[in-house]
Amino acid sequence: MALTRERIMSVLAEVAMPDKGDLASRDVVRALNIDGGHVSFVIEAPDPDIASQMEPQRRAAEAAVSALDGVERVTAILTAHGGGKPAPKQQQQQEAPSLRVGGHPKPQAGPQAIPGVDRVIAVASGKGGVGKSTVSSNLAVALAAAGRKVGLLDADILGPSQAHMMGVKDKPASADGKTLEPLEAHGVKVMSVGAIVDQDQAVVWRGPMLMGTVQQFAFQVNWGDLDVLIVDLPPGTGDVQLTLSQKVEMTGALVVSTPQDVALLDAHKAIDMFGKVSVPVLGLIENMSSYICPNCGHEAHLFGEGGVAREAEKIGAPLLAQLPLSLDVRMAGDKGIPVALTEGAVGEGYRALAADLVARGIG
Ligand SMILES: Nc1ncnc2c1ncn2[C@@H]1O[C@H](COP(=O)(O)OP(=O)(O)OP(=O)(O)O)[C@@H](O)[C@H]1O
Repeated sequence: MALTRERIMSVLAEVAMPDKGDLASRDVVRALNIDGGHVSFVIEAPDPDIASQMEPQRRAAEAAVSALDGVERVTAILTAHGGGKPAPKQQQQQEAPSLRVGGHPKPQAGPQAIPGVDRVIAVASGKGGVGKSTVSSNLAVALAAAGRKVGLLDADILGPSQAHMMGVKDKPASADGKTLEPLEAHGVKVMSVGAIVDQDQAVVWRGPMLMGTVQQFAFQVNWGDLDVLIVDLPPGTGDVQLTLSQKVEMTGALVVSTPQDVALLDAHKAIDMFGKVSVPVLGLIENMSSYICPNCGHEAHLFGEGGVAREAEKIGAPLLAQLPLSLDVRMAGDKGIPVALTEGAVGEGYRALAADLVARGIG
């Protein structure tokens, strides 16, 4: 019999909660993932007090699911919802985050500053795959290497890549049951759904859950004192972009585009959207500008030439960088060590971009 969510929930219905009901009927099972024979899920206790009594239930849940045909490994993590006393230490030394990641957004008046954070810079693109996440991670590490206090918020909830690109392996913890501690990599504080949900699992959430998560990542993460928080936006002009601009006081946006016409058309839409929500576009970044042959040194403009500069001129914003297409960029990203941390001309491009932003007072 195939291993399905229904079969797993049916055995979890046999595990009683300490107060009343069972794990299924009380709707406390979250983020249930089936990855071949590996099953993982989160048990979210209604409050830290109940969570402190639920280690036997967590173990019983693991045992019950392990007994199902086809299951090789089970990971059940206990978390608590709401305030009160802190929950007990989890397995892997992890405190229970009470955040219901993927929850509904809290009502909030207008855009608010994130306490302790001087500047919030969104990195956007109209089209997917143009290198917005690559630029975000490299810019973040280059700014940190230049001595700035930097955070990186991965607002690409459905396609999170920052945990991977920054080489973050741990899961975020919560010391007080109310706020999440950001993870730290290469001197940058990082928060990404990719660090919470298994990286090979699709996040299938509706709009309100995405917006709730973005708000939580902005206001319920202990960012501490930061000079700059870089926000890696999803591509396009959707709900997340709108929510962020309505809820978070943003310093401005950097728009990434390749020189290709279609990417530029989409970049134009992103620029237009920022105009409508009154977020200044601080500059454009051309990625995959040209390819320099590592053997003969010939420079080829694979995706066209000059388009991003023309767009920048049209909107009266600076063209901040022209970053080359380079195998090193992709390989460094895949290793979790952004290329900006390495010697050489490609890394230097990102370091120069960071220095320029600092000089302009936006980095
Ligand atoms: N300058 C570059 N040279 C070579 N490869 C690059 C460059 N920039 C990005 N890439 C690679 O292109 C792929 C897409 O990049 P990235 O994820 O940064 O794009 P994105 O715009 O954030 O995409 P998405 O919209 O899917 O979030 C990645 O594999 C990345 O390593």
